[in-house]
Amino acid sequence: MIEVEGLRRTFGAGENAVHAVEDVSFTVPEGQLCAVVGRSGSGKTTLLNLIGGLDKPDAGRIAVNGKQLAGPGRNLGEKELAALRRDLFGFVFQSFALIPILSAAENVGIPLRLRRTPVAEREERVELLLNMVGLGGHTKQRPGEMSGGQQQRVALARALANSPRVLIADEPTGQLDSETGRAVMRLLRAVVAAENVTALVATHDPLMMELADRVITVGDGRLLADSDAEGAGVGGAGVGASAELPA
Ligand SMILES: Nc1ncnc2c1ncn2[C@@H]1O[C@H](COP(=O)(O)OP(=O)(O)OP(=O)(O)O)[C@@H](O)[C@H]1O
Repeated sequence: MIEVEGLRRTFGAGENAVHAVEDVSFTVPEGQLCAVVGRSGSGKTTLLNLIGGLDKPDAGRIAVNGKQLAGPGRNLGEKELAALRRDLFGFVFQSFALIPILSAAENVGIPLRLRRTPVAEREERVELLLNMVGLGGHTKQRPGEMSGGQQQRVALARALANSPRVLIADEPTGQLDSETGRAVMRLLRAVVAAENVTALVATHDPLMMELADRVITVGDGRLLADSDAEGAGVGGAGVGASAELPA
């Protein structure tokens, strides 16, 4: 589903050059929830941004769902990249990134509006997703009227609205207290299974590593360890995948 080969991204030049991602290669099969871990500044966000088409690599190849996003002789324009992002990915950020003046339902409906999904179909999908994340009774509330955990659930529902092939989540629980964070992670694990999406989740949280099918560790921009390569990752497969969705 996700193929990354010889990926490199350097910021700055000469003595000040920072090799944020350096010669990273791995493949993520369809439906896998892959946690990306590493110390602060190790390159997790840069790696996720490259794969999600939010940034362009200096070298290497990225293919998602058989579509080449970057590689030799493949320099997509911003418009093409935006179209691929819209079709292939759903994003969840640490900061939730919801639109404050819109209700929960309107926030979730944004990707569907952009796609000009017919109103009835859109409303049905929004209702299903908000129920799935346990917010069926909060559809009219605005982000400012919701807790951090609730806001991140709305953001998760929005990321899934377009039925993306890949969910990219960058420290999705970074701004939440540990108990709320844990609930959001369990929910993320459950919706990834329910929606059959492939997921890349940058995290510092041990619970997310436990819930993930696979853990990739990066350090100084390089891939340091891969639980699948060590033959240990499969042990985690499906852990929590059958977790109950909230009522
Ligand atoms: N736009 C940029 N310009 C210059 N340097 C950058 C830029 N973005 C990231 N870097 C540098 O690249 C390295 C990797 O950063 P990145 O944000 O990918 O790490 P991270 O693992 O996500 O960190 P954190 O866990 O703190 O979010 C860091 O040294 C960072 O300072």
